[in-house]
Amino acid sequence: MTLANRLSEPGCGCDAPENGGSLLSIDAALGLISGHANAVAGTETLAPGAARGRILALPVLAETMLPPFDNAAMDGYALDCVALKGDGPWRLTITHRIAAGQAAMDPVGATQAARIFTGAPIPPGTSAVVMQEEADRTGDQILLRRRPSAGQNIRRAGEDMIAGTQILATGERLDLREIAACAAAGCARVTVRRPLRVALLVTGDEVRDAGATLGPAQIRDINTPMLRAALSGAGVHLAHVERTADRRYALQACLTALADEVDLIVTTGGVSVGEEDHVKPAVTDAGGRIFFAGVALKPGKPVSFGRLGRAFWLGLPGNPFSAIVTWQLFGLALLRRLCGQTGGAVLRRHVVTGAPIRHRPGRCELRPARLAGFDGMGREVAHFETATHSARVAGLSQADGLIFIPSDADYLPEGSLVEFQPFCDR
Ligand SMILES: Nc1nc2c(c(=O)[nH]1)N[C@H]1C(S)=C(S)[C@@H](COP(=O)(O)OP(=O)(O)OC[C@H]3O[C@@H](n4cnc5c(N)ncnc54)[C@H](O)[C@@H]3O)O[C@H]1N2
Ligand code: MOO
Repeated sequence: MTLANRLSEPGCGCDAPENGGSLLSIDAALGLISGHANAVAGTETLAPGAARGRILALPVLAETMLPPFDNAAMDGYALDCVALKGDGPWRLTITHRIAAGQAAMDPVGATQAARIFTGAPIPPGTSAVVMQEEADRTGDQILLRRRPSAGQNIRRAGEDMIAGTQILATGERLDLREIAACAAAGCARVTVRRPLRVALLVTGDEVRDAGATLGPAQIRDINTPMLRAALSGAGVHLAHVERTADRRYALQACLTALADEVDLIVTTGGVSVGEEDHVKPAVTDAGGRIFFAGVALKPGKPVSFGRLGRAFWLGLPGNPFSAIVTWQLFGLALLRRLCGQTGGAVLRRHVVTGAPIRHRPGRCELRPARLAGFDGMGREVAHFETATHSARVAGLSQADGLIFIPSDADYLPEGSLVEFQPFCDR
């Protein structure tokens, strides 16, 4: 396989029809998510400072110019450099004093200078600001040895923002840089999407809470706290969390009740093919439609997506690492779509492998990887375990993200280019 060719292709290699049998490729599954899911209706207005993590439902326009007037970028002296005759040095008399917040209306004369401070308006009759370190002051006079250039140390009105121009677009997520831009634009309120209402259903007769005494054949519930964390924070209201038994009719009743309550139902477990896997039958029994059931990836093959009433449904596998991988790949993309965030998926980039990889062709494998600096050609190098284990989570905190081992690859030498998706919160 030629990795140079792989770079020019959009996906990770699992698009090849001969790979994965009847299973969908990762990118085809992402395509179905973006094809079906759109931003939920409903907005609210908030002060920008209270809207961190929220998604803009309307663009933000600059209400005024920024800066609103020409002002000094340094503490120093404002003067007219054009009026300086000959080669200097020049002696000027200080006739004004302007601090930030003070308006200066009197013009400054040709042989005069204004003492000025950073942020203060540039007085009429001046064309440059000389830093105080570059002027020798004696009493009310300054001596200049070097000719200043026109406009030096002046921040011009409107150089950052012009009134009426768009500063932020619909679909942008508000974080500190966007909130700073809103404040600079004079925007007192922003219109953002309402929080997404989400339900989390964790299936499994065997799972128990942390702290509970484990009976025979029982295990700790990893998926509830993990996905509670993934589904908390700005823009998402985790309206319902329930651990349900592996019973088809109980699940169906629960799904039916939630279908009109929330925008998104996330389930874990019970989504594979055994007769104890009741989630897909329960979704269809409840009148839901399944858009895909199974993707050619490892781990996370049984991941499924559909719609039930007005809610979307994302079925994650029960194995905790499979749930993490499928949440990172499909959950985040779905959440972004439903929240109206621009860009449906987390960006992938290319890295090089820090060791050879052996792989069984068939499914695209996602392996936790740690970024370990750059090679001699400036490419990021990823290190990883020798195999993927769908139930292991202990070492995950050491990983920065997931590398994509293409579905058709059987061997990749050290230094091969592969796709990498960083772990993301949202
Ligand atoms: N005959 C086949 N069997 C399986 C296939 C297959 O294609 N054919 N696929 C395998 C793959 S791949 C996966 S992944 C699993 C996923 O199955 P489910 O989504 O139905 O998950 P469960 O069977 O309910 O659980 C799998 C595993 O994870 C443990 N688990 C479940 N919930 C939790 C939790 N909240 N916290 C911690 N661990 C949890 C559970 O005990 C099982 O060990 O199916 C394969 N089988
Ligand atoms: O897809 Mo499963 O997650 O391979 O174990």
